[in-house]
Amino acid sequence: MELATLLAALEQEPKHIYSSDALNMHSSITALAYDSRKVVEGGLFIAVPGTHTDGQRFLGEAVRRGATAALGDALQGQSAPLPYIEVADVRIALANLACAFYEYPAAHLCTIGVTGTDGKTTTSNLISHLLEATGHRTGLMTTANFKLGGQEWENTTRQSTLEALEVQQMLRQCCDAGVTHAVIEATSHGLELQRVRGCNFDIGVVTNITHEHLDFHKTLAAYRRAKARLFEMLDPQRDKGIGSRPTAILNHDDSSYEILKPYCSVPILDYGIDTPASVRAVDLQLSANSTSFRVIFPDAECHVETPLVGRFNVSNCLAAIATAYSQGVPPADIAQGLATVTGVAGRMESIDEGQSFSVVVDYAHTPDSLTKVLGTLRPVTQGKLLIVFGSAGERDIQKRPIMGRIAAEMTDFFVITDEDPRDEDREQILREIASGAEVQGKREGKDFLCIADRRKAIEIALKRAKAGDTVLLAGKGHEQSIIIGREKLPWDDRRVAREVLRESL
Ligand SMILES: CC(=O)N[C@H]1[C@@H](OP(=O)(O)OP(=O)(O)OC[C@H]2O[C@@H](n3ccc(=O)[nH]c3=O)[C@H](O)[C@@H]2O)O[C@H](CO)[C@@H](O)[C@@H]1O[C@H](C)C(=O)N[C@@H](C)C(=O)N[C@H](CCC(=O)O)C(=O)O
Ligand SMILES: Nc1ncnc2c1ncn2[C@@H]1O[C@H](COP(=O)(O)OP(=O)(O)OP(=O)(O)O)[C@@H](O)[C@H]1O
Repeated sequence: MELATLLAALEQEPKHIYSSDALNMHSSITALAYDSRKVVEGGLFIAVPGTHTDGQRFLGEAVRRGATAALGDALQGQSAPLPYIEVADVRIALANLACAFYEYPAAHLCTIGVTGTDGKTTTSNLISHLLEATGHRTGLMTTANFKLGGQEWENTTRQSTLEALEVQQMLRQCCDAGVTHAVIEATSHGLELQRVRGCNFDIGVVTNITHEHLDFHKTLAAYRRAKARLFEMLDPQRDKGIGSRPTAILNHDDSSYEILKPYCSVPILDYGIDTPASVRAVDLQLSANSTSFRVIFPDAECHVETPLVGRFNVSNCLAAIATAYSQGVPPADIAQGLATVTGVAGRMESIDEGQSFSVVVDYAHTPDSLTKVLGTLRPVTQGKLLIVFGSAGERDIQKRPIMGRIAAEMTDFFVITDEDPRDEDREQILREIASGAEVQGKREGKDFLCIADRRKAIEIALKRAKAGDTVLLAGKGHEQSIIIGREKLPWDDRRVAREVLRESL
């Protein structure tokens, strides 16, 4: 694509162009890259500041790899070794360039953004499944997986909402594959850092807003504000000519309802279990292996049976049901679709090697999700409830003692362990979690253990379990790696649990 065409899409006048004499506006840009290691001959390098370093430090590498030009914020006291386009906001620029480079794919798709503290991945998968089951072709981008026209693969990036470049590239692939609906997990980071700019969302969905990522957003108000961006992006006048109906799907049971309502200028379709809502679940039957409930719509009813377990999954189902209903999918088809749903990898996943107790791997890593998962497991556990968990390094430190308190209040025994300590002191993280348990009167050595090595922690918990007990391995879910220092080591809670069970049986 011609450089001049790309720059016209910036929506901001370049503040300055260094070495402009060497820049040919008619040159054809072969690719965009925000990582110098991925620059190709004839490409445009977008230098983004990060938490560990700044893309501007890699202008030299961009030159060596044959970049035509670079673009970024004001240069930090260095000269530009290649033509450099200075802009006021590099993240907006990255998103706008990506939209233009991939020829505005969101204009041709019904785009659905899913946000919330917990349940985004599950709900996104449920929406995709429901739409597929009712004859639509979907694309999907979540923390756990990607889907494109019937093909599915794992998300191994350890990032939930990818950068705008990958998001727009995937949307282009969706268009080319004949996809009609694209479901995008939109995290608060993703919304704040412009990763989903240009997605032209038709539908915004929220699961809930509780306590998470205060490291990044600093206050709960700022975190909520970031989530609200998704709903501000919905436009009642948006008509892509594909029959999509702009709608905000809000959770009437959650405090986010009142927070987000003022930001919605499109029709709201709310869902709920505890409170009167347009799409409401009643007569819940929760068991250890399945869930059934009745859904009351404004003009119909249907009965739902699903293999998903836990009350929180009824809420996730309702978000997906309301989304499908808002786009005209009949309730009877919705009920049929949910009957065939399979759970998301690493969410309430049972590990069965023939042992006499239950082992469940789950991705709960926030206070709210931990509370809900333990609340789901307690009534189906005859014996003791044990948990192995931690809290990630370089992420929301305030939640650590809260997680410790929840384990103290809701389990019979727990082992605090590593969950991606990153560059932090791993023992210090464990101590911060433990402090919340100690306030509840729990004592290390008697009521709980602190064992940084996650494999050892799992071994100890599984060896301690007796018939009828449940051991929850929380926080890593589907993840295939554990980050210690700057190193990403291979890891899988499910594999480790199976290995330990096989060794000890
Ligand atoms: C904390 C954070 O937001 N990190 C993001 C950030 O990484 P970083 O700050 O470490 O980047 P950096 O290493 O300082 O590098 C800065 C820039 O220089 C570039 N670089 C770096 C090295 C090099 O040799 N050449 C080069 O060009 C990098 O590509 C980057 O663009 O910039 C990277 C590239 O844009 C992102 O991939 C990365 O997301 C990481 C993977 C991440 O974990 N982010 C988390 C916090 C996140 O976004 N989480 C949300 C929420 C999840 C949830 O709700 O649970 C998510 O959507 O995933
Ligand atoms: N609606 C919900 N409310 C509270 N907890 C939930 C809900 N749905 C799922 N959970 C719990 O949260 C964990 C993560 O679920 P899921 O991956 O769907 O959420 P997520 O919002 O995508 O998480 P992340 O932001 O880390 O990607 C699950 O393993 C489960 O323990």
